[in-house]
Amino acid sequence: MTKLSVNINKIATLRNARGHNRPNLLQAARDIERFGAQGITVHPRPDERHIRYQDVRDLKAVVSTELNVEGNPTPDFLDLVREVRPEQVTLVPDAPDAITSNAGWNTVQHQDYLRSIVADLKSLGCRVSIFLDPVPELVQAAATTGTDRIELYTEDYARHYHAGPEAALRPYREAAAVARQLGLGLNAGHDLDLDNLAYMHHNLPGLQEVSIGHALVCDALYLGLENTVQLYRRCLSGLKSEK
Ligand SMILES: CC(=O)[C@@H](O)[C@H](O)COP(=O)(O)O
Ligand SMILES: NCC(=O)COP(=O)(O)O
Repeated sequence: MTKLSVNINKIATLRNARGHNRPNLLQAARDIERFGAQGITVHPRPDERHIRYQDVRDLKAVVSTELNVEGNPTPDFLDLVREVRPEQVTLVPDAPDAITSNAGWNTVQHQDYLRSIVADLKSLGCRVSIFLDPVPELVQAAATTGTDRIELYTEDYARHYHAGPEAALRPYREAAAVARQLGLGLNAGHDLDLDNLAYMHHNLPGLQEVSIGHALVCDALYLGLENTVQLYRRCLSGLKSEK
């Protein structure tokens, strides 16, 4: 089964636009779980432009599925996850001023650094995932860090999906096969949506979790949050998804 973890960054963006508590992020997380999500993902950034560090602390107390916290393991980020101990930490090498995640780890170059971070996080009881491009050498180097899973960075898949899904997914299938041989778990995310998700799910064996935020929150403006979460779940179930 491929689990749906909903990234609620953009709900926090909307809240922060007015400085009050509407929409209520914690209530949204509870509702998203009630509507069928199997996890909640957040990616606190150093400028706290959407998810604030305090949100992560508060979410830990209300999320009843799995909390996945993404980010670059800076000292502040590591202090936060040491305190909160989410079920999963996804390491993403974003620059502080990145508009959104725009690259995966070079696991070959940063192998030793990642190995020590992974060991630290695993000692807290967190599952660890490393965000990377679908390149076999990067998957092999990730495996040497001791990480539990990798998260394949799916922006390229999403960008090329409409020109030809099979070609767009090919590098991901190859990377997933290497991950499988090495005993690594498999997550995927970035720019997944109602058009491209079902094809990925049906054609990428072993996919354990997708984290989806931007498109899902945009869809919810038109379709409603409950309906939208269920449509995304349907893409992961084998049933055909009609909007
Ligand atoms: C890791 C990743 O792929 C990102 O998509 C991310 O978590 C989203 O971040 P923003 O919501 O800041 O664009
Ligand atoms: N890890 C990817 C994620 O959490 C959400 O990415 P996006 O759907 O907002 O592009």
